[in-house]
Amino acid sequence: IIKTQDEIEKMRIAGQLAATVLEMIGEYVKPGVSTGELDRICHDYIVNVQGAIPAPLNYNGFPKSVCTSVNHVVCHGIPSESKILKNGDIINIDVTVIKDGYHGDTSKMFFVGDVAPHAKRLCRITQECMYRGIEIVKPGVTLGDIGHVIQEHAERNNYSVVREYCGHGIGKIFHEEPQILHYGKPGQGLVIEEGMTFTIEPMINLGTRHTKLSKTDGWTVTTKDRRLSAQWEHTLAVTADGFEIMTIRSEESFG
Ligand SMILES: CCc1ccsc1-c1ccc(O)c(O)c1
Ligand SMILES: [Mn+2]
Ligand SMILES: [Mn+2]
Ligand SMILES: [Mn+2]
Repeated sequence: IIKTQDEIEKMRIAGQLAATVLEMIGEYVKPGVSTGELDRICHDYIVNVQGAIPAPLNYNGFPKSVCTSVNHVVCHGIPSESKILKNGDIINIDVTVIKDGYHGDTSKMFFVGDVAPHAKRLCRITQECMYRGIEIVKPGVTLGDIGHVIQEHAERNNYSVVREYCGHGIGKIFHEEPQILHYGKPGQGLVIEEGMTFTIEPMINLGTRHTKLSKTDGWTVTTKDRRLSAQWEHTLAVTADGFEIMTIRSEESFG
């Protein structure tokens, strides 16, 4: 749905808080740290320093404040004291904060120690998929155009696009219309308009696109073939002549 300029200003603030959490946590992502420890550091920073609320905590019963998805975990990994990062791991940390009633939702891949070239390449191409989807955003573009450019880049690089999870409208509500699919055909689907705010968060697999939902914890999504998966996410607003990324980090040079 369409946001007013005042609402977009509030999303800018929430988005920048979420981006800052990802900038803060990087130095702690090292071999030997547990994902439970990373969650605690993020939670305490969000609550005590930012005076914000971690949106995942208790969202549909999710037990922690961020999602930590390691290696072949596609998304929704639950932080755990018993999950210790090791040299060579890749991990997505997904942060959503609520500030003044509005959500900012963003994630990135971190390398744990020395990561193999094929894993680094998956992470790079996945980030490029997200950027290529973002770069075409402007009023008049369709959701199918966005999905197509993401799918095209992933599949040209012999990777596959996860279908079961998608980007989403975001604002006062964590997930609202429209669904942003990370695959599709040019010209198809909803036409995007100025004032829409949504995430683009492609999950790209090294092997096949198929995923499994954990029967034990009911959250953790893994690749069926247990090969690597990567994800990057930004929250953005559609402007009169293009887009504005709400969750941009200072490490990113854009446009
Ligand atoms: C942990 C939050 C959660 C629970 C069910 S879906 C979900 C989630 C996680 C990361 C996201 O970027 C998102 O949009 C939703
Ligand atoms: Mn997210
Ligand atoms: Mn999201
Ligand atoms: Mn992964």
